[in-house]
Amino acid sequence: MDCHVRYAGDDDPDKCTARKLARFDLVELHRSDRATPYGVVLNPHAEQALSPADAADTETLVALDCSWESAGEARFSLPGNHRALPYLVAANPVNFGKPFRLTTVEALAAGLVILGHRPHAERLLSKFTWGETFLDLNDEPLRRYAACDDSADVVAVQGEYLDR
Ligand SMILES: C[S@@+](CC[C@H](N)C(=O)[O-])C[C@H]1O[C@@H](n2cnc3c(N)ncnc32)[C@H](O)[C@@H]1O
Repeated sequence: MDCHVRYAGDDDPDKCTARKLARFDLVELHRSDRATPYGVVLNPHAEQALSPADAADTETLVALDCSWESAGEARFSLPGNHRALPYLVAANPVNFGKPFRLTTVEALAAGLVILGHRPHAERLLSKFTWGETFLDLNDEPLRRYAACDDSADVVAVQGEYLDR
């Protein structure tokens, strides 16, 4: 699966996980919506949850790297199939333990696992000291989401974690 990032460039460049991935040729950065390939766009505001069914439609996974302060709904103007990630918790030092607030690398890795590409997710996360922790913290939900048929199934599984 190809991983792409629409790079807004408004976040601290030293902490930016997308820039680090790009340095290792693990993602391609794009500086405009037009230049960003069409695919599944990871968007926390999307109505539909990502599920394994999305793997049938695309080989392209896209994240938007911008600061959380500017990550409002209007910012996600990229063309593509927009999907929200289900309940998962962050392992990055800035938002450790917070649900849904994932860095770009965590979001791409979660997307890859759900779409059936776990080894690819592990390659991305291996560049971060806390990368393995992300998979450990979310081991059970990630395995359950990856075994779902469709978005409705994913939402049902997510409900069990939200109710806890
Ligand atoms: C807001 S940026 C923050 C990036 C941060 N500056 C970094 O260095 O990684 C994180 C991006 O990851 C994706 N993302 C994060 N959490 C998500 C979620 N719960 N659902 C869908 N996508 C998510 C989105 O593309 C989002 O724009």
